[in-house]
Amino acid sequence: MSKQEASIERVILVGCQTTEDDLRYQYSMEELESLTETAKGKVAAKLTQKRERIHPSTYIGKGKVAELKALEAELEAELIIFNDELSPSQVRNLSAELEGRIIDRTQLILDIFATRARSKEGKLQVELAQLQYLLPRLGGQGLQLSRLGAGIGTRGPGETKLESDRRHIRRRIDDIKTQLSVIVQHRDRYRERRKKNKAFQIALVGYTNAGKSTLFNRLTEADAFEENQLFATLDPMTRKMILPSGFGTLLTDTVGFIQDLPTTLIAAFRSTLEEVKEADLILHLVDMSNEDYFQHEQTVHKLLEDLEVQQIPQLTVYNKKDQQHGDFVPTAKTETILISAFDEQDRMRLKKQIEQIVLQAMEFYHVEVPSTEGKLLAQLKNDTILRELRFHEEKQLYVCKGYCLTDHQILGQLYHYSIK
Ligand SMILES: Nc1nc2c(ncn2[C@@H]2O[C@H](COP(=O)(O)OP(=O)(O)OP(=O)(O)O)[C@@H](O)[C@H]2O)c(=O)[nH]1
Ligand SMILES: [Mg+2]
Repeated sequence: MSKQEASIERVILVGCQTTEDDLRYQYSMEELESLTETAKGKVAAKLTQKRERIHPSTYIGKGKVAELKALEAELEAELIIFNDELSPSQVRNLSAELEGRIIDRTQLILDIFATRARSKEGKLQVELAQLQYLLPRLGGQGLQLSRLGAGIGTRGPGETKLESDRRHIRRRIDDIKTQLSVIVQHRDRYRERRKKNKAFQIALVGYTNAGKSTLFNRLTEADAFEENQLFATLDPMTRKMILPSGFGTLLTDTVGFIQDLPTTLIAAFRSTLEEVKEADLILHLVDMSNEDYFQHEQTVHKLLEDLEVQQIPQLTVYNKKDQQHGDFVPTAKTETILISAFDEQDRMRLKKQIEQIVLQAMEFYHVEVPSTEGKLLAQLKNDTILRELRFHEEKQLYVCKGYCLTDHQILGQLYHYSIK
């Protein structure tokens, strides 16, 4: 990390409220503050203007720009972050008035993603999104490239610095797309293999900071990156989760959602979110202690709708119940459960509830298997929920009762030995 990156920038946040709902706008500004802190910036002041619509040339009105200018000088702020995506001309006009660097909400989120990406795919996806954001803003005097030095909003994933040359950017975009398509093909093959083996797949989704990775780690004893920061997880991670009966499922942790996620980023992360489409069950984690949790829930629903996964069974998991203030009434239309990811008993209850849902995707079997069928017996133990296993001395057979996923390949063999 360079010296400049390590130093903390003083930031002024600027919002333009175009709705009547003051509280909602306050939450939105608070979220921008959390995002800024996640990017290691220090918020020195927040400035909001209520307007009928965003000012087309300066985002906020002229008088407010003057106020911002004075505030900037007084607080010696180096960076000004706007709560909406700015047009190239807005950036140009504001830059003419203000001293500090100017970035918008989208650039801030892209910057956080850039510092968080771990896998090759994640890094490529973020770089692609950054370049696609930058491209239409280059040329003319759209972007003040001279000010593109270092700090929040300028960081790229991996070692390469964000390039400013248009032709070079176009080439790089093509290059990244090619590389990504190779990775996606690779993953498709892996996914098909997983499908053939008919594992029960569960995807963990939710708003950023809901506690997905915390729960994931504790349910799978893995260690995904968990932190009180927004977008701690960018790369999907899949691990085995054993249910109380001993039945093994696959659990996938995913990237967190957020309101007004830049469209370039949604597109870039689409392939990652495809994992959700393959799931047999979606666990939607909600931080119920967040005052704006309902809006978070709606944001996630909207994205799930876009992914067209409504037909997949869902369990809404209200998390952080240890921090609950006042009464809580679940609003989800799906099955729900209230937990704290830190509480072992809660996690056990959750696993039991998941197991009930898994059982709904299974069918009961009662078979007599010859003791010579060692491989099949082993499969029954590993791939199904085996409720009873008894050796019948006279018949020299194993009597087995249990539940098997309705689309599992061993069902065919089981019919062969089944007792009606
Ligand atoms: N009090 C409380 N805190 C929790 C609970 N579960 C998670 N947290 C905290 O919430 C913060 C966010 O947790 P993460 O697991 O990183 O959240 P995430 O949903 O994976 O976040 P992203 O990867 O950013 O989308 C961490 O500080 C956790 O310690 C809980 O049940 N109770
Ligand atoms: Mg996470």
